[in-house]
Amino acid sequence: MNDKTSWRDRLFGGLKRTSDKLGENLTGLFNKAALDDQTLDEIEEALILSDLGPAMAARVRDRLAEGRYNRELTEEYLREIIAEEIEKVLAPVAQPLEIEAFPRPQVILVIGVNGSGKTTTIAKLAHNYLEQDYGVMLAAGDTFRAAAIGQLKVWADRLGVPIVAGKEGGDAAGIVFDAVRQATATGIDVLIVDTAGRLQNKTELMDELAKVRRVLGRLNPAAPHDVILVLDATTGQNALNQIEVFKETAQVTGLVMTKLDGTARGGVLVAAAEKYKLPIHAIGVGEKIEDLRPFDARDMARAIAGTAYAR
Ligand SMILES: Nc1nc2c(ncn2[C@@H]2O[C@H](COP(=O)(O)OP(=O)(O)OP(=O)(O)O)[C@@H](O)[C@H]2O)c(=O)[nH]1
Repeated sequence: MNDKTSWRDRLFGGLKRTSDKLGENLTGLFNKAALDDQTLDEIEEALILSDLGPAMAARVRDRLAEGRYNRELTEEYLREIIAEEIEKVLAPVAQPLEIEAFPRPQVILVIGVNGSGKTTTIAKLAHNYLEQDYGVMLAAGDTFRAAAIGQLKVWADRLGVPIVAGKEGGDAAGIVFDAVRQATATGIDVLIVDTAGRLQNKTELMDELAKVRRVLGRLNPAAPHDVILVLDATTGQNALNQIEVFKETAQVTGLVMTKLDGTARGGVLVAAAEKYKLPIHAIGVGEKIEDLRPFDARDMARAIAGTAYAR
């Protein structure tokens, strides 16, 4: 089995709960002789219930109502239409996070609420960049909890990458400053910075991020190059609220969505893409280090819609 096939299998396997849920929500709406307004309404509702968002639900409804449809509505055909519409929305946002900053290092700030999978995602990103032969460094800028610092250190050890960390309650901006200086001096390509993700205290978070930005700007006016928000797909609509809050506060430049394997709510990825149009750099479909990847819009759309993959 080559790498592409096994990743695809993981993707389709991981999203099975999401596509099964979609099928459940659509039960009874297939194989109806007439595609009347009531059935269209019910299909639209089923798609909203599947977390795909109102805009996607309306798109699919419009496609079905176009009049081109005068056969019996089979499950296969409906899933195919859903997959096509999802692919259109995902294609422009499916963007891997490339390392292209010059001068190096590229500074990536990672934010996200506790439990979103932020630490694991940082480790997975680091692993991906190491695989591409980039020099990687981590910085423990989430000084709010000692456990977060400890966890990141364990990952740095396991991956064999340098880490700059301070003490609990330490100054995040100071740590980031040291990290950029060390990364620059040692020819590091990518510096991934764990930052606090406190939703409860927006002002404090904003002040801290503003300070980190000021300090970074002094060393390199282009930094931070990326601000990634990590979202837990299992939180469904809540993930959308987090984008709403963090988007401006933290000037988010892109998203990573985790835990798509453990949830029936994977449709939220589509709702997020359609509503916010932020690049989605990668998705998490498991706890293993290789379970975070950039995705292919077509494969992803077919995995969510539950159509067979074909190319
Ligand atoms: N199934 C699955 N689990 C994941 C994924 N990403 C992260 N996790 C798990 O989610 C849990 C929380 O991940 P962390 O990386 O510790 O999350 P965090 O946001 O840093 O959370 P705190 O350490 O509590 O702040 C861990 O058990 C991870 O293994 C994923 O894509 N799929």
